[in-house]
Amino acid sequence: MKELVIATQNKGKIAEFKQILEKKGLIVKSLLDYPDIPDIIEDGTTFSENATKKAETLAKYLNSSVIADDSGLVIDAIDGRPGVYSARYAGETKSDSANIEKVLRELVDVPSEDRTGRFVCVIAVARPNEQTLIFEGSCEGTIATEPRGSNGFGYDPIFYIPELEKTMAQLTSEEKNVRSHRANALKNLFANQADWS
Ligand SMILES: O=c1nc[nH]c2c1ncn2[C@H]1C[C@H](O)[C@@H](COP(=O)(O)OP(=O)(O)OP(=O)(O)O)O1
Ligand SMILES: [Mg+2]
Repeated sequence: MKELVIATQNKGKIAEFKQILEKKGLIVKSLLDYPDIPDIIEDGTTFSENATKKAETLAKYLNSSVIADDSGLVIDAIDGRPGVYSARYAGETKSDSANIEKVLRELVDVPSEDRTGRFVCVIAVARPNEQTLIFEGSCEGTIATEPRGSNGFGYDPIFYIPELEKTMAQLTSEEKNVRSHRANALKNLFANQADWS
Protein backbone atom coordinates (compact mmCIF):
# COMPACT_ATOMS: atom_id res chain seq x y z
CA MET A 1 0.00 0.00 0.00
CA LYS A 2 1.37 3.40 -0.98
CA GLU A 3 1.65 5.96 1.84
CA LEU A 4 0.55 9.55 1.30
CA VAL A 5 1.36 12.35 3.71
CA ILE A 6 -1.04 15.28 4.00
CA ALA A 7 0.34 18.54 5.37
CA THR A 8 -2.57 19.17 7.73
CA GLN A 9 -3.22 19.14 11.47
CA ASN A 10 -6.99 19.46 11.01
CA LYS A 11 -8.63 16.29 12.34
CA GLY A 12 -11.81 16.88 10.29
CA LYS A 13 -9.83 17.07 7.06
CA ILE A 14 -7.69 14.04 8.02
CA ALA A 15 -10.84 11.96 8.59
CA GLU A 16 -12.26 12.93 5.19
CA PHE A 17 -8.98 12.36 3.33
CA LYS A 18 -8.75 8.93 4.97
CA GLN A 19 -12.38 8.07 4.07
CA ILE A 20 -11.75 8.94 0.41
CA LEU A 21 -8.10 7.94 -0.13
CA GLU A 22 -8.06 4.63 1.75
CA LYS A 23 -10.68 3.40 -0.77
CA LYS A 24 -7.97 4.04 -3.38
CA GLY A 25 -5.53 1.80 -1.48
CA LEU A 26 -3.54 4.67 0.05
CA ILE A 27 -2.31 4.85 3.66
CA VAL A 28 -2.87 8.43 4.86
CA LYS A 29 -0.47 10.13 7.28
CA SER A 30 -0.60 13.77 8.42
CA LEU A 31 1.31 16.40 10.36
CA LEU A 32 -0.12 14.78 13.51
CA ASP A 33 2.27 11.89 12.78
CA TYR A 34 5.22 14.32 12.66
CA PRO A 35 4.86 16.37 15.89
CA ASP A 36 8.42 17.72 15.70
CA ILE A 37 7.72 19.67 12.49
CA PRO A 38 7.37 23.39 13.30
CA ASP A 39 4.04 25.10 12.52
CA ILE A 40 3.86 26.29 8.91
CA ILE A 41 2.88 29.99 8.85
CA GLU A 42 0.02 30.51 6.40
CA ASP A 43 0.83 34.05 5.28
CA GLY A 44 -0.48 33.70 1.73
CA THR A 45 -3.35 35.79 0.39
CA THR A 46 -4.86 32.94 -1.61
CA PHE A 47 -5.82 29.32 -0.87
CA SER A 48 -3.36 28.26 -3.58
CA GLU A 49 -0.42 30.13 -2.00
CA ASN A 50 -1.13 28.61 1.42
CA ALA A 51 -1.66 25.06 0.08
CA THR A 52 1.56 25.33 -1.95
CA LYS A 53 3.55 26.54 1.07
CA LYS A 54 2.21 23.76 3.32
CA ALA A 55 2.88 21.04 0.72
CA GLU A 56 6.34 22.25 -0.36
CA THR A 57 7.54 22.78 3.23
CA LEU A 58 6.63 19.23 4.24
CA ALA A 59 7.81 17.66 0.93
CA LYS A 60 11.24 19.25 1.48
CA TYR A 61 11.36 18.09 5.13
CA LEU A 62 10.39 14.49 4.26
CA ASN A 63 11.98 14.42 0.78
CA SER A 64 8.82 12.68 -0.49
CA SER A 65 5.52 13.46 -2.24
CA VAL A 66 3.08 15.43 -0.07
CA ILE A 67 -0.33 16.97 -0.57
CA ALA A 68 -1.82 19.90 1.32
CA ASP A 69 -5.30 21.37 1.49
CA ASP A 70 -6.07 25.01 2.06
CA SER A 71 -9.77 25.61 2.22
CA GLY A 72 -12.43 27.89 3.58
CA LEU A 73 -15.85 29.45 3.36
CA VAL A 74 -16.43 32.29 0.86
CA ILE A 75 -19.59 34.35 1.49
CA ASP A 76 -20.83 36.71 -1.23
CA ALA A 77 -22.67 39.20 1.03
CA ILE A 78 -19.49 39.97 3.00
CA ASP A 79 -17.08 40.38 0.08
CA GLY A 80 -15.93 36.77 0.10
CA ARG A 81 -15.00 36.72 3.80
CA PRO A 82 -13.85 34.73 5.72
CA GLY A 83 -12.01 33.15 2.70
CA VAL A 84 -8.35 32.38 3.45
CA TYR A 85 -8.91 33.72 6.97
CA SER A 86 -11.58 31.09 7.75
CA ALA A 87 -9.59 29.19 10.37
CA ARG A 88 -8.75 32.22 12.51
CA TYR A 89 -11.75 34.40 11.61
CA ALA A 90 -12.69 34.92 15.26
CA GLY A 91 -9.14 34.77 16.61
CA GLU A 92 -5.95 32.73 17.02
CA THR A 93 -7.70 29.93 18.95
CA LYS A 94 -9.25 28.68 15.66
CA SER A 95 -12.55 28.03 17.48
CA ASP A 96 -15.20 26.66 15.08
CA SER A 97 -18.07 27.92 17.29
CA ALA A 98 -16.57 31.41 17.64
CA ASN A 99 -15.98 31.55 13.87
CA ILE A 100 -19.61 30.56 13.23
CA GLU A 101 -20.93 33.13 15.72
CA LYS A 102 -18.90 35.90 14.07
CA VAL A 103 -20.20 35.01 10.59
CA LEU A 104 -23.82 34.86 11.83
CA ARG A 105 -23.44 38.27 13.51
CA GLU A 106 -22.16 39.78 10.26
CA LEU A 107 -25.07 38.28 8.31
CA VAL A 108 -27.81 39.13 10.83
CA ASP A 109 -29.59 41.59 8.48
CA VAL A 110 -28.89 39.69 5.24
CA PRO A 111 -32.06 38.17 3.73
CA SER A 112 -32.07 34.47 2.75
CA GLU A 113 -31.86 35.16 -1.00
CA ASP A 114 -28.57 37.03 -0.45
CA ARG A 115 -26.92 34.45 1.85
CA THR A 116 -25.14 32.62 -0.99
CA GLY A 117 -21.63 31.28 -0.68
CA ARG A 118 -19.35 28.35 -1.27
CA PHE A 119 -16.73 26.16 0.30
CA VAL A 120 -13.47 26.23 -1.64
CA CYS A 121 -10.66 23.68 -1.37
CA VAL A 122 -7.29 23.96 -3.10
CA ILE A 123 -5.07 20.88 -3.01
CA ALA A 124 -1.36 21.26 -3.77
CA VAL A 125 0.71 18.22 -4.79
CA ALA A 126 4.42 18.76 -4.06
CA ARG A 127 7.11 16.29 -5.12
CA PRO A 128 10.85 16.91 -4.55
CA ASN A 129 12.48 18.51 -7.63
CA GLU A 130 9.17 18.66 -9.51
CA GLN A 131 6.67 21.42 -10.31
CA THR A 132 3.94 21.69 -7.64
CA LEU A 133 0.49 20.89 -9.04
CA ILE A 134 -2.72 22.64 -7.93
CA PHE A 135 -6.27 21.19 -8.00
CA GLU A 136 -9.34 23.14 -6.90
CA GLY A 137 -12.86 22.11 -5.90
CA SER A 138 -15.86 24.02 -4.59
CA CYS A 139 -19.37 23.41 -3.27
CA GLU A 140 -22.20 25.96 -3.58
CA GLY A 141 -24.67 26.62 -0.76
CA THR A 142 -26.28 29.25 1.43
CA ILE A 143 -25.55 30.34 4.99
CA ALA A 144 -28.17 29.24 7.52
CA THR A 145 -29.40 31.63 10.21
CA GLU A 146 -28.48 29.19 12.99
CA PRO A 147 -26.22 26.14 13.30
CA ARG A 148 -27.82 22.74 12.64
CA GLY A 149 -26.28 19.25 12.79
CA SER A 150 -23.25 17.82 14.54
CA ASN A 151 -21.38 15.94 11.80
CA GLY A 152 -18.31 17.22 9.95
CA PHE A 153 -16.32 20.18 11.29
CA GLY A 154 -15.65 23.91 10.92
CA TYR A 155 -18.50 25.86 9.31
CA ASP A 156 -20.51 22.72 8.34
CA PRO A 157 -23.38 23.50 10.77
CA ILE A 158 -24.23 26.77 8.97
CA PHE A 159 -23.54 25.66 5.39
CA TYR A 160 -27.00 24.87 3.95
CA ILE A 161 -27.48 22.77 0.81
CA PRO A 162 -30.89 23.82 -0.62
CA GLU A 163 -31.40 20.77 -2.85
CA LEU A 164 -30.96 18.47 0.18
CA GLU A 165 -32.70 20.83 2.66
CA LYS A 166 -29.88 20.04 5.11
CA THR A 167 -26.72 21.69 6.40
CA MET A 168 -23.40 19.99 5.63
CA ALA A 169 -23.28 18.99 9.32
CA GLN A 170 -26.59 17.10 8.92
CA LEU A 171 -25.08 14.89 6.19
CA THR A 172 -23.39 11.56 6.77
CA SER A 173 -19.70 11.48 5.84
CA GLU A 174 -20.62 9.44 2.74
CA GLU A 175 -23.13 12.13 1.66
CA LYS A 176 -20.56 14.89 2.30
CA ASN A 177 -17.76 13.02 0.51
CA VAL A 178 -19.65 12.89 -2.79
CA ARG A 179 -20.30 16.65 -2.97
CA SER A 180 -17.83 18.58 -0.82
CA HIS A 181 -15.23 21.01 -2.10
CA ARG A 182 -12.55 18.58 -0.80
CA ALA A 183 -14.07 15.63 -2.71
CA ASN A 184 -14.33 17.77 -5.86
CA ALA A 185 -10.68 18.88 -5.58
CA LEU A 186 -9.64 15.23 -5.17
CA LYS A 187 -11.76 14.27 -8.21
CA ASN A 188 -9.81 16.84 -10.23
CA LEU A 189 -6.54 15.44 -8.85
CA PHE A 190 -7.45 11.85 -9.77
CA ALA A 191 -8.58 12.96 -13.24
CA ASN A 192 -5.11 14.44 -13.84
CA GLN A 193 -2.80 12.14 -11.85
CA ALA A 194 -3.22 8.68 -13.34
CA ASP A 195 -0.79 7.10 -10.86
CA TRP A 196 -3.12 7.93 -7.98
CA SER A 197 -6.50 6.95 -9.41
O1 LIG B 1 -15.23 20.78 4.91
C1 LIG B 1 -15.30 21.79 5.62
N1 LIG B 1 -16.38 22.01 6.41
C2 LIG B 1 -16.45 23.08 7.23
N2 LIG B 1 -15.48 24.00 7.36
C3 LIG B 1 -14.37 23.82 6.57
C4 LIG B 1 -14.24 22.75 5.68
N3 LIG B 1 -13.03 22.86 5.04
C5 LIG B 1 -12.43 23.96 5.56
N4 LIG B 1 -13.24 24.53 6.46
C6 LIG B 1 -12.97 25.71 7.29
C7 LIG B 1 -12.43 25.21 8.63
C8 LIG B 1 -11.31 26.16 8.91
O2 LIG B 1 -11.88 27.22 9.65
C9 LIG B 1 -10.88 26.63 7.57
C10 LIG B 1 -9.73 25.79 7.07
O3 LIG B 1 -8.56 26.49 7.32
P1 LIG B 1 -7.19 25.80 6.83
O4 LIG B 1 -6.04 26.68 7.12
O5 LIG B 1 -7.36 25.26 5.44
O6 LIG B 1 -7.15 24.51 7.75
P2 LIG B 1 -6.66 24.39 9.26
O7 LIG B 1 -5.88 25.58 9.68
O8 LIG B 1 -7.86 24.02 10.09
O9 LIG B 1 -5.69 23.12 9.18
P3 LIG B 1 -4.42 22.98 8.19
O10 LIG B 1 -4.02 24.36 7.75
O11 LIG B 1 -3.39 22.30 9.06
O12 LIG B 1 -4.86 22.10 7.04
O13 LIG B 1 -11.96 26.49 6.67
MG1 LIG C 1 -4.44 26.31 8.35
